[in-house]
Amino acid sequence: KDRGAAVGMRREVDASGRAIVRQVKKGVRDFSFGRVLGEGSYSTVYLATDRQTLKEYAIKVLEKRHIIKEKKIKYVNIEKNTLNRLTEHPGIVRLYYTFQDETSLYYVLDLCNGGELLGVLKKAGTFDVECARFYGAQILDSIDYMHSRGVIHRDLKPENVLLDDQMHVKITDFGTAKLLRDPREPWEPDGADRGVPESGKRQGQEDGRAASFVGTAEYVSPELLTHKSACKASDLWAFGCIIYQLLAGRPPFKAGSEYLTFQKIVNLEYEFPPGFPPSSRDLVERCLVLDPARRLTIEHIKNHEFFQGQQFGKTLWRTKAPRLRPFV
Ligand SMILES: C[C@@H](Nc1nc2c(c3cc(-c4cn[nH]c4)ccc13)C(=O)N=C/C2=C\CC1CC1)C(C)(C)C
Repeated sequence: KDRGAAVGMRREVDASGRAIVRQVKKGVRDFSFGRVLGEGSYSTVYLATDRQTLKEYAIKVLEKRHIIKEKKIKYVNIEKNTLNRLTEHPGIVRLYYTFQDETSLYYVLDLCNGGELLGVLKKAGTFDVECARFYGAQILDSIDYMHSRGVIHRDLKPENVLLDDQMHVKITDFGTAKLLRDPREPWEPDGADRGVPESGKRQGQEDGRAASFVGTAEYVSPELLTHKSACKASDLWAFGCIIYQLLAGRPPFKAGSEYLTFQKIVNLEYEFPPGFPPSSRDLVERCLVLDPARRLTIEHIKNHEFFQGQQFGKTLWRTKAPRLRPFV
């Protein structure tokens, strides 16, 4: 049964006049669509309101013809399987319903009114250490949950970190995630299950995709560029890039072309702007390590001086988001 499917309860009267409640699936008609919130390469995300409950959602619409033409069916299935696996964490955008009509697929998701973290960062210029610590902690807590559910995001970047109306983090865009074999789920022979060795050692290209997929240039890990395979530590490389960018206002590796950016990454060519806070610098340096096996693990990062006194887990998600320092 498609756990992403929705069932709505509709009260009706049957032939003999008896009141019955019928389970029905939500459909396009159950929502009134608003403005476009974001455009992906294969999708458009709309603001939408449930006509019955008046609750607001984001609805991601994918055009079937375009997906088939571009051979992206696998990505669509991976995103849906991933969203169905990541169901109970405040830092992950939640999938409520899925349905389709003759032309499109529809995902009904959490609405993130704060938009993208990138936009907020650009407006602020840079974050102070307190803000970087709060958003860093929420992103790290979300990565921890993803990894515990056998999901490697593989394309973490400030554009994919959204904010809800409390200015809390909501990680999104799982079309390029890698699903590790989940011992609790039955093996899916259709290839959706991609057993990836924990150690991140060379992955067979049984699905072909792994060989071709590369995330966004500035945040791609060196192992993905050199060995064509990502592991959990690849998300922590991206985490290091994000912490650097929150404090410096720009990513550590950025050059005139993708190729030159990749060269900087594999040669670990980056420097800190003057005034970059020392303990933050130490954390970034221990995440931006070429060998994934020597990179800080999530536990080490949580215990790093940068996060001293920072709560993780439930308390973190009840904390009020710090005011963003306007750019001075
Ligand atoms: C990253 C994504 N952009 C966005 N994806 C989502 C948004 C979203 C909201 C705003 C926004 C809200 N207010 N102002 C701006 C701007 C961009 C958004 C949302 O609210 N809920 C779920 C989303 C995505 C869920 C998807 C993983 C299944 C791209 C660019 C790919 C369309």
